[in-house]
Amino acid sequence: MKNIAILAGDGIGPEIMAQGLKVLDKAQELFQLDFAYHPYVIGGAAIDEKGTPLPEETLAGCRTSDAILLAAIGGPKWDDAPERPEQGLLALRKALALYANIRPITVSRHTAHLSPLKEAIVVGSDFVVVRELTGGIYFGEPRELIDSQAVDTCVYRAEEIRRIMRKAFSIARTRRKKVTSVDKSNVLATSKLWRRIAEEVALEFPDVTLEHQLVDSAAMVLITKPTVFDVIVTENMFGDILSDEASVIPGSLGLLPSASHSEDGPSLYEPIHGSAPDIAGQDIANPLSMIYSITMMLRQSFSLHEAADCIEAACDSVMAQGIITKDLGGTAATSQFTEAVIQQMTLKRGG
Ligand SMILES: NC(=O)C1=CN([C@@H]2O[C@H](COP(=O)(O)OP(=O)(O)OC[C@H]3O[C@@H](n4cnc5c(N)ncnc54)[C@H](O)[C@@H]3O)[C@@H](O)[C@H]2O)C=CC1
Ligand SMILES: CC(C)CC(=O)C(=O)O
Ligand SMILES: [Mg+2]
Repeated sequence: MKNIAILAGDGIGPEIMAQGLKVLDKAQELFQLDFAYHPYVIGGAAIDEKGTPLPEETLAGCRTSDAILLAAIGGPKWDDAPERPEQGLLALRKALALYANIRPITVSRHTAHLSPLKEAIVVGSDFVVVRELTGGIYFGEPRELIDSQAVDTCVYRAEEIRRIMRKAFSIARTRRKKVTSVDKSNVLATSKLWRRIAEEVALEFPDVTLEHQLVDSAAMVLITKPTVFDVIVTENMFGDILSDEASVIPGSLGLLPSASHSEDGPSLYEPIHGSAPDIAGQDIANPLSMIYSITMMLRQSFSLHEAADCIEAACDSVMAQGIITKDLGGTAATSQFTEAVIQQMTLKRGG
């Protein structure tokens, strides 16, 4: 039996987690899997229940799990709380050394029309953002706001850059063998180091092409010529921003999953988006970001490719039938969409 820590979080988090687990339940039945779910509080829900966004039991449960599923945290309710929900997520990533955040973005011929960008621009887009997740300005000290002055600190050590570069190059090796390293080396010292280490690591991967791009122009190319990218590797904050921007390519933040890996511990799988308080409680969120996070877990933590293929094929079929959620211009409720996916899974498995 494999143990999965379940962190539903806040806002639409519990809604999409519930739908994702229905799909995983179906996969368990169809493929005779043996996953046990262990729910824990995190973020705002944990502040309400335990007074802290990352309670000890949550961290301990995650440490001893085989994989972690997280939906989303945060919301306006905790805007003035002494500890913010976001700190719980950052602390979890740091505590588990989840330094490598993998955010795939793909657009097939069948779904290109859902993008707000021109179909000809997005069709065939297939790249991965490899985001450094435990360093940079989200973690540097000092970080303080005192009266009318504030400071944030961006720190990167060479070793932190080297390991994420190696991860990006290793992924590129399994794909089209091209790495685009995104930085701001015309201004930032951390980016100068970033570029130097990228060059050093490139020597270890002579079969992979490295190119550098400044983050401002990368932001433009991302939505004008997205098909030029294969693997984008970048630091924490640039990766955060660029990957949300990249959601415009397939058409919605609600489509994008991610995986976060450490060197040896359990991996964490979560949508790239937040808790979407503007649509929470209405059964209209797109559950695909969670469902695809689950298929990433099946593949990357458990090598259960057949089950993941079945789920993904079911999602494709449902969308091909025009069953889509509101964020993509459709009318399907979150729960209706999930039911349609589950039906398709049964059909595809011959049940
Ligand atoms: N990993 C996490 O848990 C993250 C948490 N946050 C937190 O989430 C809260 C809300 O942040 P926002 O800036 O509003 O970003 P957000 O990512 O929650 O939402 C941005 C927009 O995308 C839409 N959206 C997001 N997920 C969707 C889905 N599955 N289906 C349909 N539409 C979806 C939302 O309705 C909203 O219009 C904040 O407290 C923020 O700190 C933000 C980003 C990541
Ligand atoms: C707490 C934030 C850094 C979460 C976020 O925006 C993200 O990881 O994409
Ligand atoms: Mg983000």
